[in-house]
Amino acid sequence: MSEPSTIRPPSGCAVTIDQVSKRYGSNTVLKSINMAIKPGEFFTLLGPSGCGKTTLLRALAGFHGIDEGRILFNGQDVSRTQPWDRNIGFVFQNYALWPNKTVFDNVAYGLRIRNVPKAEIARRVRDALERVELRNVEARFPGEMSGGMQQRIALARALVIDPPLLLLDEPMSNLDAKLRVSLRRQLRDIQEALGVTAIYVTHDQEEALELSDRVAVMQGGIVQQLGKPEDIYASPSNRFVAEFVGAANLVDGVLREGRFELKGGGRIEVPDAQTDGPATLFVRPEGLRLVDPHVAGVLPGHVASARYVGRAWVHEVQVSDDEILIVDVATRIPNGTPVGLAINAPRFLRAS
Ligand SMILES: Nc1ncnc2c1ncn2[C@@H]1O[C@H](COP(=O)(O)OP(=O)(O)OP(=O)(O)O)[C@@H](O)[C@H]1O
Repeated sequence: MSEPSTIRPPSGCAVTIDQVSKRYGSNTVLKSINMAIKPGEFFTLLGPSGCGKTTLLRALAGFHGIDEGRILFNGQDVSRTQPWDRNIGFVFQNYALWPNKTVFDNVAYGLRIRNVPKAEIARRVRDALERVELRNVEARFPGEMSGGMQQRIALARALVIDPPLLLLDEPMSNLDAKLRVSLRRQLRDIQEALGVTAIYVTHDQEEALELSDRVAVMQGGIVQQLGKPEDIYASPSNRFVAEFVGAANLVDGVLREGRFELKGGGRIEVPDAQTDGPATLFVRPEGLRLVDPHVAGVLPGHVASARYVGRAWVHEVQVSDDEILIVDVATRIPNGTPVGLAINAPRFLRAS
C-alpha cells in the first residue's frame, strides 16, 4: 500500500476520472470513462440498471480497483489509495446502519476510528444530526425509526467527518414518492451550504434533472451524454438519451425544403431546419400543440386515446397507420377527434 494520503481540502474537491475502465472477467463494465467534476458540484450518474454507474461510484470510493485509467482528487492520483484514506462520505441505498448500535454510535463511527476526542465527537454528532433536522434521537436505535429518518441518519454519518466528497448510491429509492421529493430538496440545501462535491447515482431521471448541476447519462459502460439537466432534456445527443430522460416523440423521415416528411406518410413544416436528408424528428410532448387540422403546414391526425397524469392530459394522436405522437393538453379531447399537430421547437437527431 502507498503511504497514507488523506486528501482534505477545505471545501468540495475536484474529481477527475481519466480513461477509467473496469472488467469483471470478460465483461467490460466501464469503458474508458472520462469526467471532470468541479469542486462543490452536484453531479449525477444516471442510467438504467447494469449500465455501470454503481461500479463507477464504488471505484471512486476505493471499494474496488480499476483496470485502466486514473482517479484524481484535486489533481492527486488516488487510484491506489485505500478507501479509509480517501476521506469521502458514502451513503448507501439500504442505509447500511448498524441495527444494534444507537443513532449516536452509528453517526460517531467515522470520528472514533479517526481518534477524535470524546467531547468533540459529542459536538460533531449533534451538529451533523441537526444538519439533517433530527433532534433528540441519539439514544434511539435505527430499527425504531422510519425509512426517511434512517436515511437522514445515514447522511449525518457520512457528513460528520466533514468530507470534501460525498458519494450517494440511489439513497432515495426505498422511500415513498412524497418523502423522496422533500429529502431531495433537503439534500441539495445541505450540499450547497457545505460546499461539498456530491456524486449521486440514480436511475430516476426526474431526480437527476431536479437535483443536479450536471448529469452524465450512461449506458453499457459508456457516457452517452454529459451536460446540464436542461441541455440533456432539450437537446439529447441520441435516441437513447432522448427516451431515457423523459417522454419523447421520435419520428423517422426525410427533411426536404423546409418540410419534414414522415416515413409513414404526412408532413409538417419546419422552416428553420438546416439540412436536407434522412433524419429523426425529436420533440417532447409539451413541444407539440394541438391546432385546427385544416391549417396549412400542420400534421393532421386524430385523437387515439387520452390519460390523465395530474399536470396534463396526455393524448395519443394517430398521424399514420404506424405512427402515434404524444402531446400534453390541459383538457381532455374525445377519442376520434380530428386534430392538427404543430411543433414549437423541432430538433433532429441523426437518422437511425
Ligand atoms: N462483483 C461483480 N462481479 C461480476 N459482475 C459484476 C459485479 N458487480 C457488477 N457487475 C456487473 O457489472 C455491470 C454493471 O453493474 P453496476 O451495478 O455498476 O450497474 P448499475 O448501473 O449500477 O445497475 P444497478 O442500478 O442495477 O445497480 C452489470 O452487468 C453487473 O452485472
